[in-house]
This record gives sequence, structure tokens and C-alpha cells, in this order.
Amino acid sequence: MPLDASKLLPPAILVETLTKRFDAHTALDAISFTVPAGQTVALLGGNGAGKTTTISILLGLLLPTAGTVKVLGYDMLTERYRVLPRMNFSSPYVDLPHRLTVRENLTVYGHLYGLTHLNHRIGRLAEELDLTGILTRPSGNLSAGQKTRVALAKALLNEPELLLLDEPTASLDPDTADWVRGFLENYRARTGATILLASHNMAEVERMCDGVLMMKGGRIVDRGTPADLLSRYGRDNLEEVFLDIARDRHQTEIVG
Ligand SMILES: Nc1ncnc2c1ncn2[C@@H]1O[C@H](COP(=O)(O)OP(=O)(O)OP(=O)(O)O)[C@@H](O)[C@H]1O
Repeated sequence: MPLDASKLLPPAILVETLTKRFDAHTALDAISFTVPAGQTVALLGGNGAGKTTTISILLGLLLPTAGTVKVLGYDMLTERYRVLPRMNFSSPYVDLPHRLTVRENLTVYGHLYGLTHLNHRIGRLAEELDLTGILTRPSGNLSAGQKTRVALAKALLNEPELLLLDEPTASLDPDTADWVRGFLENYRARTGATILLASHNMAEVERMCDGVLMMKGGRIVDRGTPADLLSRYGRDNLEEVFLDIARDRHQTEIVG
């Protein structure tokens, strides 16, 4: 039987009893989950469920109130510097400086990662992501689809082993969104990278993800493969499962 290398690696993400409070508000309430190396896992949940807070803590942008976060085997509180070069993220809510051209932005980020052969790397990503014609355009003047492709190029500059994506296809037309999903699937197949994505698009999650973490009110209220969840809730698609969870219609009421 062939050996599955991912089983020999530490989980890409290990989160134990992670809590985040903003003053009196508990945004994350002692959540625990694992993302095995090489898998694509979705964080799902309604507005305010805690998805962005989780991703921000995984990136080291927010400090947890309590709990443990290990990324690629290292503690994010004490050994962040070891893992940051091996991970990256993309979010439609984080804009690149508007006045810098696309090439200038990618160059600045490439230097932050200490990358060598940066022009070659930018040229290659520009070809893959169809950016060659807009490298000299100011980043502030791009369409949503172009901005998403530039943000992905930024996220892939260091060829990350772990990619965190906050709503990777938000505000894209169906054709561009489909292209982005295909691109990410190819990236994962080529590099063996792990992807954690927050999404409101259930079809995207069914297509791309091995695992789903359903969040609500700062807790993980259900989890499993998309197929597990469909069968447990007796539903045909994840959108219906999502609505069942959002509206507190429990599996037992639906199935049994
Ligand atoms: N800096 C902050 N200060 C105070 N409260 C915050 C802060 N950041 C997030 N919150 C609160 O924490 C909760 C979780 O927010 P978070 O942004 O993680 O949700 P989300 O699941 O990403 O939602 P959405 O789908 O709307 O992006 C929300 O109630 C939010 O108002």
C-alpha cells in the first residue's frame, strides 16, 4: 500500500481551546480543531461567527485570550518567526497600497519575504494569473477580478505551504470565481499545500474542500467532510445544511 506522506507530517494547523475576547464580547469560545497537512478545509458560519478572528489569530495578527495555536508544528505565540515565511494569506478586505503599481506592490511584498530571483517569480506568477498586461497599472485602479488575481499573486509569492484565504471569490463574477477555484486546486495539487478558507459560497466548499468546520457564535457547532454533513442532515447540498445550522434545526429533527 503506498505511504501517505501527509500522515507522517504534523497537522498544518492545531488549535486547542482557543478563546478570543474583545472586552466583554467573546468572539471565539474555546474552539479546537485540526487541519491535516495537504487538505483544504472550510470555515463556514454566518456573519460574526468568528471566521476572520480565527484566521487573524492563525496569521499572528491578533493575540488569543487563551488557548494554543500551532502552525506547521510550531507554536504561533513563541515561534511565529519560523512559520511566517512558510505561510501566506489573501483577503478581499485587505487592500494593497493604491498608488503603487501591481509590480511595485509585488516587489515590496517579495522583499518582505526576502525572496531572491524576484523578477523571475513575479513574471511567472503574472503569466499564471494573467497579470502581465496590468503590471504597470496602479493597484487602486483595478477591477474586483483583477484585484483578486493580484492578491492571489501576493499570497503565492513565497510558494506557501499553508494558505489562509478569507472569502477567496467574494464579489467575483461566476466565470472568474470558477477560474480562481480551478487555479487554487491546481496550486494545491502541484505543491501539496494546505488551504484553510472562510467562505459564504457553499458550492465552492463542496467542490474544493475535504473538511468543513461549521461555526456559530464563536463555537464550532459541527464538522466533517461535505459528504458526512450532507448525509447526517439528510440534505442534498451544503447550503441547506448551513441553513439548518443557522436556524437551529438540529439533525435529529430533520433526519429522525
Ligand atoms: N476588533 C474587534 N473589536 C471588537 N469586536 C470584534 C473585533 N473583531 C471582531 N469582533 C467581533 O467578533 C465577532 C466575530 O467577528 P468575525 O469578524 O471573526 O466574524 P466572521 O465570522 O468573520 O464574520 P463575517 O462573515 O461577517 O466576516 C463579531 O461579533 C465581531 O463584531
